[in-house]
Amino acid sequence: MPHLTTSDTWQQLKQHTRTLPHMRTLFEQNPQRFEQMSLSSCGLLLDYSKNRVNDETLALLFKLAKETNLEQKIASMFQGDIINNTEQRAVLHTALRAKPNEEVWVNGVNIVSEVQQTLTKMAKFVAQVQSGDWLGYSDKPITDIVSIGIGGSFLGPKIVSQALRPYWHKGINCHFVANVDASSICEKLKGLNAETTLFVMSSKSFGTQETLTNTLSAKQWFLAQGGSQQDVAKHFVAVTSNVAKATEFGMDANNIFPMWDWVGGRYSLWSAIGLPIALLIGMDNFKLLLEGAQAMDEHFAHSPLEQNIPTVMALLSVLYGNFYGAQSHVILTYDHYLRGLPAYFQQLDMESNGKSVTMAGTEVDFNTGPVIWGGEGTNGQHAYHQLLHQGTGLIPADFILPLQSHNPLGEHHQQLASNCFGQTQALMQGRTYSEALAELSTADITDAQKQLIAKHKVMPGNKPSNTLLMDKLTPTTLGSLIALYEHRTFVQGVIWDINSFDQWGVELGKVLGNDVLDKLGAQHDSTTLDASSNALINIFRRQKL
Ligand SMILES: O=P(O)(O)OC[C@H]1O[C@](O)(CO)[C@@H](O)[C@@H]1O
Repeated sequence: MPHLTTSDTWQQLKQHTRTLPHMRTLFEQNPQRFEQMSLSSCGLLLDYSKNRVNDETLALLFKLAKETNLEQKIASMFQGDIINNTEQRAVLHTALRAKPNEEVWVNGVNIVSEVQQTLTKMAKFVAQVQSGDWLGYSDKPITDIVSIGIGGSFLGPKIVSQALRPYWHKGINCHFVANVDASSICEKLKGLNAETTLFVMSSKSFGTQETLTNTLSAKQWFLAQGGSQQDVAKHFVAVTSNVAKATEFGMDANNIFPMWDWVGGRYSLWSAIGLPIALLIGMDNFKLLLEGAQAMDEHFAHSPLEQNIPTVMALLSVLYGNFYGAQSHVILTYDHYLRGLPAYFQQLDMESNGKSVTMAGTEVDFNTGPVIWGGEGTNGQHAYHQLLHQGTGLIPADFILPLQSHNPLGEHHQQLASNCFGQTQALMQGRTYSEALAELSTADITDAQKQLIAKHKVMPGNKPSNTLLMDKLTPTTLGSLIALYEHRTFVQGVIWDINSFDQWGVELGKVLGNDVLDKLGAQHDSTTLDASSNALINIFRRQKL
């Protein structure tokens, strides 16, 4: 494949982006802009007309995608090729939501049947817990789930459970523990009753320090509260690909839900890592979540690139990061239940595309994954939207809004929607100096003050945004939405020819951290590291600033 930045298409895009008129002009030139730049599939509608694109821009972006063999790369992922080249693994989170009669072969095994067996095991367990048949050591049903895990073993279950709060089974609550900071688990265990608490320990490797430490502390709490060693099996289950280590840890073999090395942590909520979700919303709703993701898989795998929602969103992000120097991308969820989604997409995208070498190990000479951040609308309008409108950087934005609320109340939802749409309009059109001055024409201030304030009220506009609508936030539409972002992340990795599925960057900190831990516990001060690390360690050892 020709070097990306020296390709003709890349050079043409570079030239073209310098000539594009303001989005105001693009809208004035084409009254059909929304009809031509919106796509619907899987219960979602994408309006991408408020972007710095015209037909030529899009044609060049799709040409760039085709030159990276995107269609073949998509097929390759779905069929289980070893596309995670540094860990020699297939990437098959799509198999977790495949239809039961589908076949996907890995090392001579049809993994769809293994996935279905695990879903059956999950369904049985969820039914027992939700029906009250699963009893604790004092023969009481479970009322509280404590999910222990971190990274992809935490954020997926937490964010999806939060998003689907209207679907929770009555009488069961869930608490998520991730950080090794004892305040996390101590706060979550406060007020819980060991007799009716079930711990779900999720760790693909069963080797993550935070999760092991938290699980040990949970076990000590359980025993201190009156549980006994032989009762552990009634109150602790594990989700892991490392069954040997889990049983060695003391987990009952019957209480271990398997997962596989062809599922990356940040792509794993569809597996038994999603057990806390299923325990809360029930297996029927969990399967609707899977069906929503499966529908998006179908769309992604079979739609022409020009009508392919993940591909369009990915190419727009490539446009801003590689041709306009955008360093971040903001996700604005205009729905309280989706308030955690930006953090989830942050992990998904930044741990996948925060890379600086290509698949072959060659250092890149272009921007790769942006900083993903965001929050809940309308709150952000009173926090960081000022910078989005008048800051010096370009920050493309995704706005997400369900048409219907789970809590219809007076005019609330109309106001939420009007804020969402008003923000995208303001970002696109901005406000000119003459418009600002005209707005001040009747103000009781001097002309000089009017001119000064008008300068401060100018908003450049031409700030790009996507708007994603859904009828209502349901397990199905949420599944489609999350799968959409998974595939958007994948497409960007293909364009940049990077491995989106390993995460070597998180290893060094862990290794050095273990060495620091040893030094903190040593009989003498640390002297062998850099001056800063030695000083910090020794200050902590003395517990005195
Ligand atoms: O599920 P495990 O193996 O405990 O790993 C937890 C998380 O740590 C990482 O390996 C690194 O952050 C993630 O990819 C993963 O989701």
